[in-house]
Amino acid sequence: MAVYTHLGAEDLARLIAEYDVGELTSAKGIAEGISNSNWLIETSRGRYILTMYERRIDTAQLPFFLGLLDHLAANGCAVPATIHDRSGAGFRQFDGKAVALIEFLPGVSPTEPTAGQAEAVGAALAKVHLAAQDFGMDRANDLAPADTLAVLEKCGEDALAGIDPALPDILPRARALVAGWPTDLPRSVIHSDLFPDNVLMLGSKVSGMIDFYFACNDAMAYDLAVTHAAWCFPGGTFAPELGKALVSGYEKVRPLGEDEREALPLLAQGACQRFVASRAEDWLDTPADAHVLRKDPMDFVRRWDFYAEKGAEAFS
Ligand SMILES: Nc1ncnc2c1ncn2[C@@H]1O[C@H](COP(=O)(O)OP(=O)(O)O)[C@@H](O)[C@H]1O
Ligand SMILES: N[C@@H](CCOP(=O)(O)O)C(=O)O
Repeated sequence: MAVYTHLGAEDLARLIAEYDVGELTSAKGIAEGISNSNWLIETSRGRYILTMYERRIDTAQLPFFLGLLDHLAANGCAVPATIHDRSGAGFRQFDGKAVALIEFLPGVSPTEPTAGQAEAVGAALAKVHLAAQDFGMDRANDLAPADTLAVLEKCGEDALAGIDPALPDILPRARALVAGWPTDLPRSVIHSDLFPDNVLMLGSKVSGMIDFYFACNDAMAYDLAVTHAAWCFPGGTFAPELGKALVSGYEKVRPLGEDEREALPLLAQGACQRFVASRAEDWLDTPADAHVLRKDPMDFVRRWDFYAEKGAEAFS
């Protein structure tokens, strides 16, 4: 479920009237998503997504996230632009919470991606990296390996073992990864969470990339590694054709440097560490009977094992 706050018809009409988007004709809560409440809004002029920021997101960072959407949309990337209110603001406060209205983009998120779709996602990601290079704002990555190691250490060995007896074994690997993490790869603003459920597609065309709320300045090749780990294991098994297509699509728009290509196996292990850590933390924070999906950290322990074992072969 992802409508944490009830907004009545009058509340919604009052809120939408703050924007120059026509009359509200319908509003439906969107079930997908975890972090925020989202509504599909229809007005006499078109469709929009209304987001109320519920948790995880520091509103001080909204100008970065929403400004990034505007910058990327203006530079031809398939991302929704922010709809500004009548005073020009990208977000407003409503009932004590921040809300934003963004453009609705058509498309569906693939559940069993094809190689054609993986190639298109690679190309769309590279386009974001190039377009973001002259975005004027910065945000540090607060889920880099040193941060996610701290998250895992805070969970503690006993609690990790309670999720899965093998989970504490990753702690020494995480420490080694932090010690050897590359810091000199080419950077831009990266999405850093481009899972299939954050991509809208029409056939093999990327019609929208959404959920930029982990976007930050970091290595572009790390973002490609995150996307590789997120897209190329349908049913949990590595699909080499998806991996090849993803990297080839990326390189059609932005060829990787030799240093980036060599770093990919390590970067992919860092990506796995990031999702193991956030999933373990969420798992421990979420009661088993809560109506919120708990994602299994072990899915990314297994991918981590795969990248550690295969090395460069995972990207050949
Ligand atoms: N701009 C958009 N256009 C169309 N659908 C969207 C858009 N933004 C979000 N959605 C829909 O809302 C759902 C939840 O959005 P998301 O940003 O992933 O939420 P959360 O941050 O809570 O995970 C998505 O799965 C998608 O169906
Ligand atoms: N995609 C990540 C977690 C972030 O969740 P999101 O719903 O905000 O994309 C994962 O799968 O662990």
